[in-house]
Amino acid sequence: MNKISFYKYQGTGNDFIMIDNRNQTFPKNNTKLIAKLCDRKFGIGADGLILLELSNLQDFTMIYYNADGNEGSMCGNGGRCIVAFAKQLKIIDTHTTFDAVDGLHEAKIDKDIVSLKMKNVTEVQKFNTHLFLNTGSPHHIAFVDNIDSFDVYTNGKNIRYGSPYFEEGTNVNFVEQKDDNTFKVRTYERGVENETLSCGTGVTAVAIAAHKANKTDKTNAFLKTLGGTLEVYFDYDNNIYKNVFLKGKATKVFKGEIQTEA
Ligand SMILES: N[C@@H](CCC[C@H](N)C(=O)O)C(=O)O
Repeated sequence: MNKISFYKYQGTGNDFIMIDNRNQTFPKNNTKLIAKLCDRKFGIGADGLILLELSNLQDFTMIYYNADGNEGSMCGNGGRCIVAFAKQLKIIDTHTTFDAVDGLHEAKIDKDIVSLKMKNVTEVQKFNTHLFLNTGSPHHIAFVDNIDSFDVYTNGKNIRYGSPYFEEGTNVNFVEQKDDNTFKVRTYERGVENETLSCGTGVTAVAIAAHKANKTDKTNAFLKTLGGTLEVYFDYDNNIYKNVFLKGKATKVFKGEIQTEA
């Protein structure tokens, strides 16, 4: 039996198993094990699993797996949680730079509030029914009425697997504007294959899409998810969204030990 220590973190209800893998002992290619650990009935239960590893040039490297056990694209809430985890491990103090699948990220942490710099967005595609952009992960965004009663699972799943995304898929966000720069957001997440309580790259995409679609001319927005409120702010310069920050709470939930049969 092998024992692996883990921590559980959550950011606005998007929850993650967090493992310090600086010694490279975690079986990273064991997709079935990762999916089982994330399973809410047979495992610990989480929307994803995150490894903190060493980096040559930065404070650490973030490796993110979706709940289905496959390595995912960037996770904004997971990025905020790993900053809180790195602080808990005393790898960082109040500021950090780290590597992730979509490149270098900067972040600052003040108590349990983490502000995470996201990648620049140079392209936002506008269609009649929706917008599409990549904030480290791909996001389809549709503005809807009556979001509280909207069937996110069925509609999200159809869009995620439908044209033009098919197997590669996309995350799907449904949005209702509440006031000038406040939006209620519900997200169907690729790799979890269900609605989650919050998606960090998703709300980042919503804030940018709302600006691009002229729903607001503010360069900050408050995004109300089922798990709490996040803020996104950015600079808009020459059609480029830069200095994009995702800000909100990241919280440790508990510590535990996994026993594997390897
Ligand atoms: N929950 C995440 C999004 C994670 C990425 C995604 N599920 C994918 O691989 O497409 C977030 O907070 O950004």
